Amino acid sequence: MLVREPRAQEGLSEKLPRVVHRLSVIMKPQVVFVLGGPGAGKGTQCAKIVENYSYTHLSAGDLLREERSRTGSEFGQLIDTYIKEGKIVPVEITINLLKKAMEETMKVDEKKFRFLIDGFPRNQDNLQGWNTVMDGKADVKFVLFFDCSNEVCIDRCLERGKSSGRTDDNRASLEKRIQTYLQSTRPIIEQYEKQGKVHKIDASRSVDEVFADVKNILEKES
Ligand SMILES: Nc1ncnc2c1ncn2[C@@H]1O[C@H](COP(=O)(O)OP(=O)(O)OP(=O)(O)O)[C@@H](O)[C@H]1O
Ligand SMILES: O=c1ccn([C@@H]2O[C@H](COP(=O)(O)O)[C@@H](O)[C@H]2O)c(=O)[nH]1
Repeated sequence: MLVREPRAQEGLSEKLPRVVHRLSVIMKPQVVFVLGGPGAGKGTQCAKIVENYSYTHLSAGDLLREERSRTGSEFGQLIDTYIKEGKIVPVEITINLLKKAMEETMKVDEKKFRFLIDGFPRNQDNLQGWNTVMDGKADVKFVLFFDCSNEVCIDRCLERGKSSGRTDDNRASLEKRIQTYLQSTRPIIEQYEKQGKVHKIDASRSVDEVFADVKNILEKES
């Protein structure tokens, strides 16, 4: 038989701090960063994760594209230029969009505290911005790294470019995006690797084969 006598006699003032503490632990955003080259399949795999697990997908690129087309945005022109040039937008802009999206998600449903943050952090500036703004406010659990060759990345984006309408799915932008990825994003992945936080997945295979690995990782991590 369970004996819970001391707690049964507790008043609200004794219970409350424990309840508040539990809630704040439960509700602290749990983050998985999703990284890899352009066209590696990050968005595709995130969509499949959302179908099967309780995660909210936030693509930093999608948030920037939305901000670019928002009427009255003071950053529209800047974002447009950076995206076409395959350059990384200053973190002050991106982190505010991410933070707002996370807060809004949790405001609508407090149980939605697991996030896949796709395509971020992409460079040292991004990482520093995240650490400054989100330190203590969110836990980065691990990184899903979708690894595939530059050629596969470029071919997939060019194919996607036939219908995506994206201004950066063309060969000129892609050459720059790949350079940015190799020079700025790979070092970030390496930093997380040193912390033992990276799950590297061979993303050159079929969507289902890649997802089978993703599922194994998520089952082990949960
Ligand atoms: N495993 C795969 N095999 C073949 N094609 C794939 C695979 N995964 C994704 N694709 C296709 O490749 C293109 C790029 O995929 P996706 O948009 O998921 O990549 P991404 O990593 O999110 O790209 P970006 O960083 O440029 O936004 C899409 O047209 C998608 O349908
Ligand atoms: O954190 C980020 C994410 C994206 N960008 C810019 O957007 C494009 C497209 O990003 P995708 O993830 O491929 O959708 C990227 O090349 C950058 O120019 C960014 O600056 N910061």
